[in-house]
Amino acid sequence: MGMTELFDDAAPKDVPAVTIRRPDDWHIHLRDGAMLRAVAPFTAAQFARGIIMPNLVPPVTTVAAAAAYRERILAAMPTGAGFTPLMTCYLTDATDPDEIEKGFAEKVWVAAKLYPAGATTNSHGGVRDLVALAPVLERMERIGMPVLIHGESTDPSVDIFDREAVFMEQSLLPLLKRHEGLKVTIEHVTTAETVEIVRAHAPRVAGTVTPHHLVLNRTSLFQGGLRPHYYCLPVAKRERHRLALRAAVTSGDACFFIGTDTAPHLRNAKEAACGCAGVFVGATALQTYAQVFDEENALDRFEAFASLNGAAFHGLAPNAGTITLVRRPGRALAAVPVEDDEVVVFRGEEPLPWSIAG
Ligand SMILES: NC(=O)N[C@@H](CC(=O)O)C(=O)O
Ligand SMILES: [Zn+2]
Ligand SMILES: [Zn+2]
Repeated sequence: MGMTELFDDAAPKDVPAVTIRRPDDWHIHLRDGAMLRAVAPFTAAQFARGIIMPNLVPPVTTVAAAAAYRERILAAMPTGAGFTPLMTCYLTDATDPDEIEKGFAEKVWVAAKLYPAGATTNSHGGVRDLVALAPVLERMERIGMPVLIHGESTDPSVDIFDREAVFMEQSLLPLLKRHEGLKVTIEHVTTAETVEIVRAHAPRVAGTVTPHHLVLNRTSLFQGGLRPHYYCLPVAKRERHRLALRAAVTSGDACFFIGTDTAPHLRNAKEAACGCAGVFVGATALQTYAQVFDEENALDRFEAFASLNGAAFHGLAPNAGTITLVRRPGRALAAVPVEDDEVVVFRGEEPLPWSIAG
């Protein structure tokens, strides 16, 4: 896999290791252009398939745009990467149900992404009126196409740490009631209450959990000073929520699976007076997840979360081939150069207890 430098190649043979089917990442931002070319190899080194987010500028709203973006992604992958990008459509107030169905039937996209307008990075073109989206969601329900939701309230008067909870109560639960057969992924779950909502509506509802939300809480954002590289949306919550997320992913429950939300931004845009939201976890995701499962004594459940549950939810077979992670200290890299700037790697400066073997 080559992306992690091992400190000690002569580690004893009995070093703890876990071998799993090649995993999938159900939530990836690969961006475009120079950024795409810079970050794509990291995702391909960790994952066999992945759902590609459509929040480009302009967003991916048509079958033609998604097909063209898929080609640019494949062209940016290293030779022999064997990575399959699974595309998505960005929903807006103007989305045509026929276009949705066409892209799904032609196997250009596998799901649609619902950003409440203004909730996060490049979401201003998203959906303003969830009730008015009914014809689109009804069509998706009929054809078995999942909707992937960034679940945060966009009401500026709602406290930022409550935006997920408010969205779930005011928007998500009524939506689930209006569309009783619709498949829904609640992406980047950050609260204990959302974990329970996912469970209560499984198996047609699933939840993804990022590596960073398993190791950071809201205090981490201010540890010794302001940490712009830990800032993402939804923002990390209190410690009790982090512990609930760790319990959820290691429970073995089929409704939870990987969605790293790897979201690269240039250092200049992160370390700014108004720094943008998103953490680049593409190079250290599996190492971080493996560490969490090890710390929770749940390595036997790692494969379900990483490689089986998401595929089953999306009606796909698990990948062929395996990947092995070892409890051997390693280090990723501090940053990835992109033109005259760089992207800071999550945990890139730290020694990581787990490494990808290879
Ligand atoms: N997670 C983030 O903080 N940012 C993501 C968008 C998103 O997934 O909300 C991005 O595109 O940068
Ligand atoms: Zn999001
Ligand atoms: Zn995202």
